[in-house]
Parts: sequence; C-alpha cells; structure tokens
Amino acid sequence: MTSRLLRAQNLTWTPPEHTSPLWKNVNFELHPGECVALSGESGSGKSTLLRALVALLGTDRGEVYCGELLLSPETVLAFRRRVLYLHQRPAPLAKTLDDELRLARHYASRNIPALTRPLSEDQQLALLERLGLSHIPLNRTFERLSPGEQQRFGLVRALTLQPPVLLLDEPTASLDSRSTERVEVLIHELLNDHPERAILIVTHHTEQRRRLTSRTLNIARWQPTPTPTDP
Ligand SMILES: Nc1ncnc2c1ncn2[C@@H]1O[C@H](COP(=O)(O)OP(=O)(O)OP(=O)(O)O)[C@@H](O)[C@H]1O
Repeated sequence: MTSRLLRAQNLTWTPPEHTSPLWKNVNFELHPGECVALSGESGSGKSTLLRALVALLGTDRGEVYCGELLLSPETVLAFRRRVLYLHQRPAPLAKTLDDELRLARHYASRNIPALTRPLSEDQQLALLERLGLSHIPLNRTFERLSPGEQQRFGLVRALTLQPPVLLLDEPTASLDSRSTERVEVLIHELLNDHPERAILIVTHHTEQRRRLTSRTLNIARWQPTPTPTDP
C-alpha cells in the first residue's frame, strides 16, 4: 500500500498554438493528512495544472496517480470521484439551490462503496450555516448568489461528495475576512477529522499559506535554457 494519495510525474503542457510548454516535468506528491499550497505568479499555470490533475485539460505527457489508480480515459470517472477539483467560480449544475444540494447527494450516493458516506441533507444544511449561508432561501437559483456566496456554496457541494483529494482553486478569492476564516476553519477540521484525505490549494495569500498549509509547491512558467552563443 502506498502512502501517496496523489502523485504527478513529469507532467508537461503546451498551450494550443504555442511552441514551448507552459509547465514542464512537474513532479510532486500529496500524502494523507496534508494541506499543500500551490503557488506561483499570475499566469504561471496553477489553475491549468489543477485542471490537468483531473483530465479537464489534456497534457503533452506525464502521469497522474491517486493511490495506485492511474488517470486515463478509462479511469477518468473513477478518478474524479477520488480527486475533486473546485473551480474558483463554480458553475451552476441544477435549477435551484435545493436541486443543487439534492444533485450533489445523488452523485455522492453513486460513489464507489470503498469511499466514505456522502453528507446527509442535515449535514449539508449545517455546513451552509457554518459558512454563513443559512439565510439564503433554497428556492433561489445559483446564478443569483454573489460570487462569494457561489464560492462557499460550491464548497458545500464539493464536500458533500467527501472526496479523498480536494483541489481548491483560490477558494476564498471573493470572500471577506470573516467568511475566509469560516472556510479556513472548515478545511482545518476536515483534515483533523479525516487524516486519510489531502488538499492542494491555490492561494496568493502568504498569511493563508502559513495558517493552512504545511508546505508549498512552487510553479513557474517554463523557460527554455538559453543556447550558448559564441562571443
Ligand atoms: N485552454 C487554454 N488554452 C490556451 N491557453 C490557456 C488555456 N487555459 C489557460 N491558458 C493560459 O495559460 C496560462 C496560465 O493560466 P492559469 O489559469 O493556469 O494561470 P494561473 O497561474 O492560475 O493564474 P492566476 O494566478 O492569475 O489565476 C495563461 O496565460 C492562460 O491564458
């Protein structure tokens, strides 16, 4: 049995119509219980890397494993049940918020039996309360929420599926300090209660990195090695 929950090997991606890669030979591992930051300048490729880790973006080469499961066209659905990517601006998946919660429970109930049980409706409502969203009527549509509310609601939807690995793309980017603290407390508790899981989080905030994460993976735009020139 491996203690590596997520492993990326030699991941390389060249954006369409580009001749050189944006990131090249990216290698890292996530271990159970870890919350790791993914850091780098704006445009360095953090979001694209997260997307590649769940095959929402096709790489030139490289492999991604969750435990022993290799990400491939044949395993992608099983893989995404284990590794969940939460977009910075989550998209609506159903008509009303109530439908969103029900749909998340439905997806979660179809999860592979070896994974933990999905959140119940009461647990979802408790999470909404903890994230300061309980005042919002559940017959409202997702589009009518503010960006910060959408981010927090997206987190509740994601947590319903109880994924072993959570990839969070700037989950507090649209939040005030109180809401940011609520999200951070939740992340802390999640890993305390489930040390078998792991989180990779993109954040630009040094303080947030210090509060939440044990180490940082840095990504930079790949630069070709300059060819030596004659004097
Ligand atoms: N599907 C795509 N096709 C081509 N180029 C893309 C695609 N997606 C992203 N890019 C480009 O790849 C680069 C990296 O984008 P990415 O969103 O990964 O950066 P980032 O590090 O997350 O930036 P930020 O910190 O500003 O969110 C950008 O120049 C972006 O325009």
